[in-house]
Amino acid sequence: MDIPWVEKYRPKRLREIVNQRQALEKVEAWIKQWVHGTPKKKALLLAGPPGSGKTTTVYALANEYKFEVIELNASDERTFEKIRRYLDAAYTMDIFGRRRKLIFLDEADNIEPSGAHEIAKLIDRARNPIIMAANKYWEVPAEIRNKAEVVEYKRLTQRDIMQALFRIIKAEGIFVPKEIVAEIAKRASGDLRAAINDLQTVVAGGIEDAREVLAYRDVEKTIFQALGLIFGSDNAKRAKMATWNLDMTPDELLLWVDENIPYIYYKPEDIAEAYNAISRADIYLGRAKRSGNYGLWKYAIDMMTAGVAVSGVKKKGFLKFYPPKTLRMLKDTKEERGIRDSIIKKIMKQMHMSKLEAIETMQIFKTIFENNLDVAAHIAVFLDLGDKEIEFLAGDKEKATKIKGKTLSIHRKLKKAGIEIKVEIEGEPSKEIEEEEIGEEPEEETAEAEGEEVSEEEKESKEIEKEIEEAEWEKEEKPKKEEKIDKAKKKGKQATLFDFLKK
Ligand SMILES: Nc1ncnc2c1ncn2[C@@H]1O[C@H](COP(=O)(O)OP(=O)(O)OP(=O)(O)O)[C@@H](O)[C@H]1O
Repeated sequence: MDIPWVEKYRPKRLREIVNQRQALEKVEAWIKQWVHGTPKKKALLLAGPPGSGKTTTVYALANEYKFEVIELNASDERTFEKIRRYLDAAYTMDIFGRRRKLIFLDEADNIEPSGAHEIAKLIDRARNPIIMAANKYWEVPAEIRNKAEVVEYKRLTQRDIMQALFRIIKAEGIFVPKEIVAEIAKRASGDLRAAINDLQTVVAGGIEDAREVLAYRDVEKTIFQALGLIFGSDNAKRAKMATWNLDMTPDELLLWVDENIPYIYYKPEDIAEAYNAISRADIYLGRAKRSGNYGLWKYAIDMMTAGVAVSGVKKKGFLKFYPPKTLRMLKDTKEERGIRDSIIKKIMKQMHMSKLEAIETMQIFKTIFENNLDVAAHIAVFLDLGDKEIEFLAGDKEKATKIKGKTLSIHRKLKKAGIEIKVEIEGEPSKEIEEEEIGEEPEEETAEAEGEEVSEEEKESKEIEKEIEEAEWEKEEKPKKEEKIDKAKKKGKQATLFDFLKK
């Protein structure tokens, strides 16, 4: 497979980085202080828009000044442990002539208030350079922002992007018309990574179709347009465009394609071939889910789009498409999309995620809702999910009822601790939790919910157990939880899902 050009052409030297002169001067001055001693500010915070060269700077800097980069992600909960280990190990390693370590902490705008304090302590202790990067500088906790020297990265201009694209075009020895390069640069809105990816796609698909390719990128597609691209011709390239700007995960698209195959082909052997393509897509999706290697999605998408498009002779003219049966249980697609969108919005709001991240996270939540009702209930409370939303994620009425039962007992505990979780999304007021509802016993915790007979004695002993459990919680967990929430409030942030599940 071709190496992605964003990696192949990532500048190795600082002077190859386009239009960030002021930032680079600051960065170099700071690293020179490390080479000769310890600077006043032991950490740097590179702040600026995506694809403007922050990560590239860290690696080019390390290359030129002979550091080994230890890259950590701020949203990884084991990060502090790792930083601590590397900080302690750094000098011992030097003795053996190894490269000195430079710690790179990406996504510093995702650090939790509790983690910020840990990182601030580590910066104080650091004997090695620490560089952090963030898109949203103002969301980096003040405690660590104040300990770092802030270096601002500019949004790259269309000109800068064109210059970088032409460098790649030259190195590849290919021809791409100037107006197409200009169009790609314009659409990238300052993100060189996006522009390089678009250039590679356009070149791979053939320059003659470039305009069409670029136009498709922009328009948000409906599933019906996407199916039209897959089933409407036997052109693999067109079929692959089906997923661009389609607000749907590959597993959902697979369901739609699967449902419609029998209506599109004439011959049984062609139907079989199309099913063969999506069964392979399904294998890749399964592997991606199990291994967490979402790079495999690409192959799944190729199989369910191009693979299906080239399978046999299809009907011509107007094609009517049908929604998958599994989704039809939610009455109609409009309602189902509304539910899905509201879950995505809640994830985006509560977990500070982009839409794409939220869609991926929702997929993970679906698996949790199908398999672990306890964790599902915590997530449901954290996201302030309504009944329909819980049902959508659980994919099954019975499971949804059990999860709802469990959420009642969590709400009760939270209410006792004086915690209220509301997620308000645009145009939709948060679901209020009724007083009486909180007072009710959770259905799922009794065997009645399972359809079994329960004796009075069993009921009583369950109630006693619950009271003991609650008394223990009041004594031990509640003060800890309250302290956490207080701290979070002080930092002006809400508790995170991670904190919430840890409870
Ligand atoms: N100023 C630049 N000069 C040259 N190449 C750049 C520049 N900015 C970005 N690139 C290219 O774009 C790609 C992405 O850049 P990089 O990873 O440095 O972005 P970033 O600022 O760290 O973005 P993010 O915040 O999304 O991580 C790199 O592979 C590099 O080739």
